[in-house]
Amino acid sequence: LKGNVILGEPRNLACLAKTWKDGSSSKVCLKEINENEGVLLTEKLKAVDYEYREEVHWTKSQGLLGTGSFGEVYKMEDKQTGFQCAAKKVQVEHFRAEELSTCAGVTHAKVLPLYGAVKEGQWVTIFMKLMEGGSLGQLVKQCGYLPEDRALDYLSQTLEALEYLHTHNILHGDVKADNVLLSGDRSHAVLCDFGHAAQLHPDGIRNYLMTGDYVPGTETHLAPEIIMGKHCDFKIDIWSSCCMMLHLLNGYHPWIKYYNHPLCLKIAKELPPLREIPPSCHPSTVRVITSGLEKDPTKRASAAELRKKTCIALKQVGGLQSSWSGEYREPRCLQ
Ligand SMILES: N#Cc1cccc(-c2csc(Nc3cc(F)ccc3O)n2)c1
Repeated sequence: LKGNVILGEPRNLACLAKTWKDGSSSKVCLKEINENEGVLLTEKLKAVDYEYREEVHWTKSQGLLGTGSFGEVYKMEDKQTGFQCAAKKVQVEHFRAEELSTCAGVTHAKVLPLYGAVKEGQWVTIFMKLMEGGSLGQLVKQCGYLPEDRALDYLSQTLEALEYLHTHNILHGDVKADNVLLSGDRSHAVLCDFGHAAQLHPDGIRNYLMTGDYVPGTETHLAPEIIMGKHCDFKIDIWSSCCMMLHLLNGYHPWIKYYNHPLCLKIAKELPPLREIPPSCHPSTVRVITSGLEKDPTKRASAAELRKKTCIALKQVGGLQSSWSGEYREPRCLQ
């Protein structure tokens, strides 16, 4: 069975990925079961005779790194080059071409580099840079909650990524600590997982969200306008980034300490969860979260505006001071 895995360009991957979604809806014939096609974007991952198969040309090493949207993430090694990176395996029926078409051509210090993607039968494997520090979500679980300066620094780096993506008309759609990955020394953060992403056109996202192709992000981080079915745009990522900020500062997601499921009714009806901002926070940190949790998206800060406010707040709290002894802090109790 001949494969069709090539070393190529991001645009090759973007257009091939679009055929993976609809192609799969047809019945699974013999050809499909063993089909192997894809585009690798780096020489460090080497296809052999146009094939790149698990256990044959690459293998999962060690255990699970984490779980992304629609799939588990493993550390993998290319058998020929010995190069190691991260790989997310997604069943083709859960695969969204936007995961690749939105970020394939993106190169930015705060956005995780994509190394390629390959379809093998009913599985799509997406390869990306290995981040030794794991996810910010794992760090919060480990530490309980983060000191204010660290939380502000990670928010600022996330907003840098959003500023770039929004400028390129890309909406991430699931900004949360689990989708922010850290370098080995935890000083650098990058945004990953474009499984909920969308390429926005000037007429806004309304039709996109309403076409049913949209898969909502994490419920506790959903902006009110999504729930109300109102016009949506990049501002939904800003709301989510400040929900993430509350998660970093408290050690738990917003809303869940005060309400039962279904949360979305409360998020649409209630005031923004500003009471969940820890009382110990500096006034300028309060200003950052308040301007990101504006219910009216037209009044809500943009990524660029919020990043400026975040940098000011970080200076006001004295910059990055807290060390990485990583001592555990019990998640904050209710005020
Ligand atoms: N390296 C790494 C690492 C460690 C822990 C979690 C994650 C993680 C969380 S979401 C996530 N998404 C993702 C990972 C891929 F390898 C490829 C595409 C992806 O969308 N990865 C990555």
